[in-house]
Amino acid sequence: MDMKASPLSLLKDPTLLKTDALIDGQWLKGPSRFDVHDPATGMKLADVANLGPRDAEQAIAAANAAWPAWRGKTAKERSLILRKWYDLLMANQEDLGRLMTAEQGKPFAEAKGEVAYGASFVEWFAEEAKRINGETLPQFDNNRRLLVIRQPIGVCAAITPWNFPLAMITRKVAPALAAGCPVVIKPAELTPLTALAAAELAMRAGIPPGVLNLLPADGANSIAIGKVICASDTVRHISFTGSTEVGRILMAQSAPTVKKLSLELGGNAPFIVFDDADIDSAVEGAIASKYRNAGQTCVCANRLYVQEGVYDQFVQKFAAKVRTMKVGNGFEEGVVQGPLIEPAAVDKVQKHLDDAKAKGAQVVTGGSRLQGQFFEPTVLSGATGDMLCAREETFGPLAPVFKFKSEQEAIAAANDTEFGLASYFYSRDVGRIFRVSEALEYGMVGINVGIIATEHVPFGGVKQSGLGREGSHHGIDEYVEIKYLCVGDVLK
Ligand SMILES: NC(=O)C1=CN([C@@H]2O[C@H](COP(=O)(O)OP(=O)(O)OC[C@H]3O[C@@H](n4cnc5c(N)ncnc54)[C@H](OP(=O)(O)O)[C@@H]3O)[C@@H](O)[C@H]2O)C=CC1
Ligand SMILES: O=C(O)CCCC(=O)O
Repeated sequence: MDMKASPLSLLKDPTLLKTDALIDGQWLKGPSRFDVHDPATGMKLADVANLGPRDAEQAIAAANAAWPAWRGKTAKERSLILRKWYDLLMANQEDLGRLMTAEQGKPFAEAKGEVAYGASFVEWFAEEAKRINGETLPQFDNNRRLLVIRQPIGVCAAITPWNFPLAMITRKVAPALAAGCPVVIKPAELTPLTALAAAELAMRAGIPPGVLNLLPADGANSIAIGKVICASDTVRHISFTGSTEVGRILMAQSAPTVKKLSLELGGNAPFIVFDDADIDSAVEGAIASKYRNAGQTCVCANRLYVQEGVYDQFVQKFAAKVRTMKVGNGFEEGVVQGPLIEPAAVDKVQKHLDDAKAKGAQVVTGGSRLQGQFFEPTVLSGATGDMLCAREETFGPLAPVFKFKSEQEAIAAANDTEFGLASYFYSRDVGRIFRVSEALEYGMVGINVGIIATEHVPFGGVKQSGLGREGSHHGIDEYVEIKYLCVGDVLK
């Protein structure tokens, strides 16, 4: 591919390059525009509608107006429309992947993988739409019948990050639509193009006007739109994926309207390798977990704890593999790590690296900022608990390796954080596998694996990593209200 031409010139279906906002089935230019850039080259890709608080109010009203007809459809009717959306997402996997690599930077193969992953939530919840079952309960006297029904919560908002431009949208929107709720989506400023193309495919699939609205916005307008969404009595639920800091703001802003919130926030994932682990398998898992999306996922291993008996062997084998990783433009053949999303992200990796070096860590491989927004995949040995990388999510390709002696010490270090999203450990001792799994204060534990997410598992965290679960049959619970019916027998 010619790296000087826009990567979007190769779209098979150029009409998937949507740059306007979607409200009530209409594509709108918006009061102003903002630019979207390719993080690999800095090239401007498009200018996109920049919506503000008034547009948010309009979108919420449109969603509310569309709600009765959408919830009035049978589960099967909603399911069939979602299934068609899934088919269209998959039929356009390559174009969606191209848009994603262009605006987000992840390697093209990884981006196409995210399209399949994102689409799988639509497929899954198309099926789950038909299983929003109620209950009958034992009566407490013979003149009453007791029932429980589950009804759509109402207008939902989805506020999503740049690191998974499609999957974080479908993981929220598909269960909402399946349950019978309309949605207002506010995608990340840095990655609106994949979201807009997915919305176009939703329209082609037959999702009615007003049921799915999408409001691209720049940073300042995102804050203003967030305020409107939180203050609205019409919006009954917000699902947010992003930083813990913004999650706290949304929670505080939603207190006056007592809104239901699903929050998928920051992580600080420990990755523990015990002496009895299969080291080659642990190395594979660490590479997959640490360097996926250039380290920019909330479930990426952030702290690697390796027991003293295998520490040197692990560090040497891990660093040897990391040295072979090709960094570059995600469209280049063989590249497995693209650029970081923005200069501030590169600065954060550098800050964590400098801090660790100043406190005694050694660079085993990598350690350099490359041109533009690229950073070498880096491994540090001799990491200690007083370093920034032990406390904060680096969100980049830096792997600090800590040494530990005992199981208790590893568990205590792993749990010594306000976060509790994903955790990982490697061991072949069955007793230890159960003990450590139960002791880790995390919503998810990967045991002898480095990748854990798929559409039919409950994804989510404990402590300050968030509230609620996405995916799986639990995912739909966020979008329904439980109603108890107590039916008296008037005839006696
Ligand atoms: N848990 C996770 O998966 C993620 C964690 N992060 C962490 O957060 C750090 C910062 O990343 P960043 O992208 O800035 O994450 P943010 O939490 O700032 O952004 C996530 C989403 O929230 C929007 N947003 C930001 N502020 C508000 C607000 N006050 N009201 C409503 N919406 C708002 C953003 O819009 P806009 O894009 O327009 O600012 C974006 O759509 C990362 O370095 C990483 O550590 C980031 C992304 C995902
Ligand atoms: O990083 C995130 O925002 C969560 C998505 C990661 C995944 O689904 O594996």
